[in-house]
Amino acid sequence: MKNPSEYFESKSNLLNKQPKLASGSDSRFAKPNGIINSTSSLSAVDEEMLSVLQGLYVGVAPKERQYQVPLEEEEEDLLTSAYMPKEAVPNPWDLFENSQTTMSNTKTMQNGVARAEDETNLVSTQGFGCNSNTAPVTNQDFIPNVRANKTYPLRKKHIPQKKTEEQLFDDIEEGPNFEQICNAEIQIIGCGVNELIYPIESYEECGFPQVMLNNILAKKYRKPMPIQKAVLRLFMDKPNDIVAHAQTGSGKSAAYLLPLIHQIHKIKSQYREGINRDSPYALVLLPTKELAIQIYNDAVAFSMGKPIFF
Ligand SMILES: Nc1ncnc2c1ncn2[C@@H]1O[C@H](COP(=O)(O)OP(=O)(O)OP(=O)(O)O)[C@@H](O)[C@H]1O
Repeated sequence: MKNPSEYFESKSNLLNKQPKLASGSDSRFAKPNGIINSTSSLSAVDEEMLSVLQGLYVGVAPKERQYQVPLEEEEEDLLTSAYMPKEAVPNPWDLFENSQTTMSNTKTMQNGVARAEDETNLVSTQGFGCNSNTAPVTNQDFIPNVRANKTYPLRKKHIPQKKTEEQLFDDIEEGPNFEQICNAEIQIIGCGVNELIYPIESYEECGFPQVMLNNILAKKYRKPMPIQKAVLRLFMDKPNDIVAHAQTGSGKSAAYLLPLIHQIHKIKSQYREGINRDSPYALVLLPTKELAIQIYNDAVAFSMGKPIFF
């Protein structure tokens, strides 16, 4: 097996060697530039490389291979029912039949054609029920997922339903062991912290803007819990790398959300629109969707009234 980086390097060479694939009188060959249409046209490319490219570039799999290897019935059911209603699953080949390519940076729909964004997204396609000529789209939304010679429908994106302000601050009560947990011992080690760093005792000490303090109050957080006392204190001087652990339900979420929101708030206040408009400022990884929704709601609540968008 070759090093995958070799395939990356040879990608441009490979595509340069295939100019005929994008032209020709046969409409089947009027495919996007840079999209490899069939295995037989790829005599210079070994199967192994093709299989890697299939993973990397949408549209590499030839028609026959996409459709002569049907999904297991069970698998198909699972995929379609889990991610998309069956009737909504488009025929990817139909999309390619009508597809065009552009190397420009445009992201808009033009005459029903979603244009590719950059070199890594070479395909532009028609279809998927898109009839707006003006709606901005990303190419990813329109590309069928080709993997291991099988065509999968795109996974449906989960967009959490927005709660109202009332719902976000509703039903929050201190747990029965709140006072007990509040008196738990805190241990801070590492990063040259031999001298004891005094943990904070109130949110006001953290230098949060008033609007953020109001949100904390609205969440009925009277005083920081131990993990928050330690982590918020460590964040006050500089953004430290921190590993923190505490039992479940001990307030870890606010311990990392509050400093994150504070930092983003500072950046956005300074640079107005922000510095990386199309990219996230922070990434929170969580083990379950339910927890992600909960943290999302907490983040929205803590940042209410500030120029931070989730
Ligand atoms: N300072 C505080 N005062 C009162 N309630 C708080 C405080 N901090 C957190 N809580 C509440 O305590 C509960 C548990 O907090 P949280 O979910 O942040 O804990 P966690 O340690 O992240 O839990 P898990 O490990 O399950 O993710 C939540 O309902 C939260 O709103």
